[in-house]
Amino acid sequence: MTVTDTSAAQAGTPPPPPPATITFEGKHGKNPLAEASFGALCRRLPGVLGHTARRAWEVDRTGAALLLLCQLLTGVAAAVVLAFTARAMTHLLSAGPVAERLHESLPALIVVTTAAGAGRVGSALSSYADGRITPLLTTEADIALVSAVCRVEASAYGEDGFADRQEAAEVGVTRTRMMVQDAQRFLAALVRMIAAAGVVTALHWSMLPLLLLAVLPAGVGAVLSARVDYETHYLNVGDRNVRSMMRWWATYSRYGDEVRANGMTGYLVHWYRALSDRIDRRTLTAAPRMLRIVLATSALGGLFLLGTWTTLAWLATTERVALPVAATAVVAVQTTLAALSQFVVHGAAMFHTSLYLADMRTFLDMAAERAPARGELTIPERVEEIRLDEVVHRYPGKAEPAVAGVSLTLRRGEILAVVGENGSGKSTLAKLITGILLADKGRVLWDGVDLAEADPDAVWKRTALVPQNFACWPLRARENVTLGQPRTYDDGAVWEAIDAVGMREAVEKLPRQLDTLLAKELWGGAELSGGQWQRLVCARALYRRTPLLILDEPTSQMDPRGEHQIFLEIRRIASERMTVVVTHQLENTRLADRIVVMSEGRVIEEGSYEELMGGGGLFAELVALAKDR
Ligand SMILES: Nc1ncnc2c1ncn2[C@@H]1O[C@H](COP(=O)(O)OP(=O)(O)OP(=O)(O)O)[C@@H](O)[C@H]1O
Repeated sequence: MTVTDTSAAQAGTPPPPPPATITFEGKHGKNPLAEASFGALCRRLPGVLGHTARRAWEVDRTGAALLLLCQLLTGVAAAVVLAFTARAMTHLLSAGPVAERLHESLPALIVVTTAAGAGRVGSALSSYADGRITPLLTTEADIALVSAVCRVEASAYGEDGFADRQEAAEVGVTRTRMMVQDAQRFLAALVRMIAAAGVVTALHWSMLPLLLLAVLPAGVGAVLSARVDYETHYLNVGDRNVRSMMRWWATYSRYGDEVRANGMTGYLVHWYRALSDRIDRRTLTAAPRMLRIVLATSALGGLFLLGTWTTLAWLATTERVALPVAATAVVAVQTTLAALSQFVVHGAAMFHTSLYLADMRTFLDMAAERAPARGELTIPERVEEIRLDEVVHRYPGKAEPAVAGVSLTLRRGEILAVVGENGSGKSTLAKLITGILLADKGRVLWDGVDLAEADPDAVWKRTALVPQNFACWPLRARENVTLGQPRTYDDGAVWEAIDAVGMREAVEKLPRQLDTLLAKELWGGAELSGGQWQRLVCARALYRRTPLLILDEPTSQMDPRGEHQIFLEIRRIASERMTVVVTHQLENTRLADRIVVMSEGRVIEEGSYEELMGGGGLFAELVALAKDR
């Protein structure tokens, strides 16, 4: 991947830089359609139809059966309408008095009316079935995507192209809404077309090939346009992904102060417009191409249609077909033409939708490949020891490992503090200890069980983590504490955790106490301060009562009282578990049994507070710097 920032370097104040251009060079940088032939693309349709039918059957059997039945009903109705129109025409255009001819054609006209009515009922019912199935299918697709992303190995987020493929899959989810409708219309047109084609062929054998020729260009045009549209979409995926991220950051109320007080609004809007313009420019270049396709294919289709009508006129004038048959042929040709046009238009629409759905399936497969496949080994309820053995981890695309060969042992009852300068690998080490990341080299053993072979759920069931960057979940206060842990029937344990972080008073003051929605953007919601949120995140970790407690900068936003309380609590409960505290507040490391000092991914010092202070190394230097303000 290359990122180019084309900021102008000129005298005076340079203009605001445009958004960086991101170009993928990996396998996701190539549009999969670019290499597929037209025939290969059309051959996708039966597969798409089958897939849609299976998915519809899975979510709503009655709806799916109804849909299928209605397609047959409308098809048969169309055939009956046509066949009996032909019959009525024969009577109407025959010789004899008008009243007699009308009388003779009446039964056929009644059948036509009844069949047309049945056809209407069929299409109303199929719209109803579509209305039943589509929301369920869309929800299923959406949930499949959300759960697939939640389950991938954390390392997948760092892979080039993963986020963009996810963005493409999101479009696939949206397009699922069209899937049943497209398939249903395509199928209905197919049935109608077969019925009409049968009738028109019965009138004269040459009619069908001529009609086919007349509508084929429209079909080719629709598929080619779909291809151009998808190509543009593919080119825009990366930019759209960045734009939606920026949109969220720029408009999320939590970051509103930063945006306003730092005068960022102007630039953000400029940036947003610049990126939107870039996306629009790409989209607009597709318009003339689309126009050329439509004009060329329409002209060709018109020519072939002219040929059809000329042939029909020739057949009638040379008396190769009788006049009533020729008149019926006019109706039949119109009906077949409409059915054929619908067939190609909906076929192309289905093909179009299938391109986006394929992206969704590709992403789901990609996510499934990245789901943890570590092993089945379980972890004992009571973990006595965690051992790291020459552990190395390098993030994708990075030249240097973030953790470069760390060995240490953590025992039950012990508090380990991890300190070091920014970027020295502390958070990465925490992720390796919990198995969020797996070691590239070396091993992390929980009571002898290698995390690379253990069931990750078993590991995370025994882990409580206060991450450096935590989410402020828009849930009730209670769920914000119990999230990820089964809750008890009463709120005793929740209050206990809230007390442990000194939040009782704040929670009691909330409009609905534990039932208060913690999102001021939502109606009836309330907001906590930064430090209060952090206390709540600590309460969540304490509520879990797990054998491993990891706190990564747990008190960075807290007042001294809150910080003091949290560390007292950590000390109080330490004998029951292993505790790891990553911190820059070096005075807090006094409570640790052992401190490890990291630098460039390695442990460079290890010992108690007093030992390290006496050692004159990096730790002592950092403590001195902290005091020298
Ligand atoms: N998700 C990631 N993808 C790629 N590189 C990463 C990722 N997370 C961290 N790094 C890199 O790994 C190195 C160690 O980062 P880490 O977050 O472990 O440091 P840290 O000691 O916790 O820093 P801080 O004190 O700033 O929190 C840094 O060079 C960082 O740029």
